[in-house]
Amino acid sequence: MTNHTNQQPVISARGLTKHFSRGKKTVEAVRGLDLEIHRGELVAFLGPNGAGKSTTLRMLTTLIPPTSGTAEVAGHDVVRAQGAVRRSIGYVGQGNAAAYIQRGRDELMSQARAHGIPRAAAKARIDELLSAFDLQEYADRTVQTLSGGQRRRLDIAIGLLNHPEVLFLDEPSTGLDPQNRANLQDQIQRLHDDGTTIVLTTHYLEEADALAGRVIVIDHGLVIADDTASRLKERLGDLLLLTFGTEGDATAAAARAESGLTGPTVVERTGTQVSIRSPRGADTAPALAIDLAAHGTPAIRMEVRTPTLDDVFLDLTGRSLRESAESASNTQTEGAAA
Ligand SMILES: Nc1ncnc2c1ncn2[C@@H]1O[C@H](COP(=O)(O)OP(=O)(O)OP(=O)(O)O)[C@@H](O)[C@H]1O
Repeated sequence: MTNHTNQQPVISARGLTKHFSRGKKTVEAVRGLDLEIHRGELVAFLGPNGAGKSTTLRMLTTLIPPTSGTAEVAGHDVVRAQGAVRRSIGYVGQGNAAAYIQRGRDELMSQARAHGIPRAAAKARIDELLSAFDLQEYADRTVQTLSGGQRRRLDIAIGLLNHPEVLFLDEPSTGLDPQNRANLQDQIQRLHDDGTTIVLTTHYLEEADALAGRVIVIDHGLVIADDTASRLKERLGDLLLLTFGTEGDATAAAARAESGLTGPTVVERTGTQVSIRSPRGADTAPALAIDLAAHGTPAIRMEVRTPTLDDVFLDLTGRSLRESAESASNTQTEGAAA
């Protein structure tokens, strides 16, 4: 990660908290979040539905006030200097920003004028953004005739009209097919390469993994991990699954692995299977296999699994991120249907 010790963060938050009242109940959506994000970073808030990602983004973009705690974006307090924050940022929410019956180009012009950009400068900026997002040939069609991916690119173009210092994207690729998602991720990557600070929320593990230099995992309104995706996975270690001919062999091999492997290694045996979680486990697997065979307990099968971000989440919370996301969205659907 870049060394930011001499730089002021472009986003900082201390004890950021948001409670909502729902009937007699209080929902603690965000519970005391501390955060520092530096210029040029691409950060993904990753977590299941209802974790508090959107609420955090909505506080940082001045859309809702925190219950307690403070946050500054681009040097301005999100409560005391809302106007200054809004002028410094672009925000693309979960819904589409563009009116359906407008032509894309007209929608961009209306929004540019709303930012106070003079007409000639707005026209130049719009041409630049249409070209950057491959939207020239669709710009004169009404928004309702655009595909989901084209509409999402238009939303991001709208978010960039005012040359924001920080771009916030709330689930930019939700609802897009894999091809459009990949295309949008390319565009986001290009913006990042050009130096824009980007904060996005996602519950797609692959998106956070592929795109973000830094992943902030949020669960139940709390930050539970904050690092590069590769370091989060590295720290967890690789998983080796070994199968032996007999339980006796498995027991002996488990003991040998436990004493022989270096680093924070977790060895478990179930029947004839031994699972080993170990840093750089994939690298040590061949030597381990040779060693076990040489000591009369050869493995008859060995599988090496390098960790995913879901494994990291599972390790931290005891739940799978995919299952949490599915069960939370089922609960929300049931709630909505009730
Ligand atoms: N306006 C509101 N009134 C009451 N509760 C709310 C409100 N907005 C959010 N919540 C609740 O706060 C919690 C956090 O919601 P939030 O939308 O921030 O989660 P999220 O991580 O962004 O989820 P998703 O991935 O589904 O967008 C949830 O329990 C949600 O139901």
